[in-house]
Amino acid sequence: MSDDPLAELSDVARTYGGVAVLEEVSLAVRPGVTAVIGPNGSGKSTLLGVLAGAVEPTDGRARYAGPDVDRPIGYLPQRVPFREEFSARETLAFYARLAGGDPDEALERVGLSDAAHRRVGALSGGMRRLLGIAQATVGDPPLVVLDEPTSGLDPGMRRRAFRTAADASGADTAVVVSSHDLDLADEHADRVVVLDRGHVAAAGPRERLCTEHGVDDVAGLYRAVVAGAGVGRVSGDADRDEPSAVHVTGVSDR
Ligand SMILES: Nc1ncnc2c1ncn2[C@@H]1O[C@H](COP(=O)(O)OP(=O)(O)OP(=O)(O)O)[C@@H](O)[C@H]1O
Repeated sequence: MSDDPLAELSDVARTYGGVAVLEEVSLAVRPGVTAVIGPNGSGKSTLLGVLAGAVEPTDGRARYAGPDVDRPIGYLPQRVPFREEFSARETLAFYARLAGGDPDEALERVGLSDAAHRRVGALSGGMRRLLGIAQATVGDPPLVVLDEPTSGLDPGMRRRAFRTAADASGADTAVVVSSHDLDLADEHADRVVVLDRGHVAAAGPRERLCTEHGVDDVAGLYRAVVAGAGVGRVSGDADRDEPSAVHVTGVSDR
């Protein structure tokens, strides 16, 4: 596996309406699977959008550093504006015309061959998410950016979606995936980025980070580095809620 970065963020900042959502984010994305984790509102989608070129940083710079190909980056945003009346195959054929690659192979990769002729509007939420992964990976772009490919899925489907996402990485290709599934990140990620309130709280190879923080797994790492996440329920204080992991850093004008 090459260790050359496929993308780099240098001192990236992003604000919305003057509110900082990302601050001083510097990262190198290397081949393999990178999981981006963090509480709701910590900036994961914004970070992935910057990496994919869909969100313009207000400061700093994002640079694709991989091979010179027609479609360097595949991107699964949180909501994909698929056309409901297209079949799954027609949808992928459309993307394959833009990005190269074979729609049937892409359907097979995510296990949707049997649903090739179903309308997108008739797919389940899980199948739609798998179609989204197929859309992002068709043509084998060197860098694949997947924003919560497992959100809204049942446990079996989550596992399948994460594994399919991870399988898109290779010796010279990178998959960056944001997720709240810490156990799946633990199983599949070579590297982990923990975001907390728009800052990188930890980043690097998963095993090294766990060793450095004296924890067994990614969930332990999350508790160790995210402010407030490590404070557990006080014994005997059964009515006390776990501390909130939601940080509202700005009022959305979406
Ligand atoms: N287009 C936008 N306009 C205004 N505010 C935005 C916009 N996009 C994101 N934000 C704000 O930026 C903050 C970070 O959002 P982001 O979606 O990047 O976080 P996240 O970690 O992906 O959250 P979640 O886990 O809930 O998906 C939030 O407070 C959000 O309201």
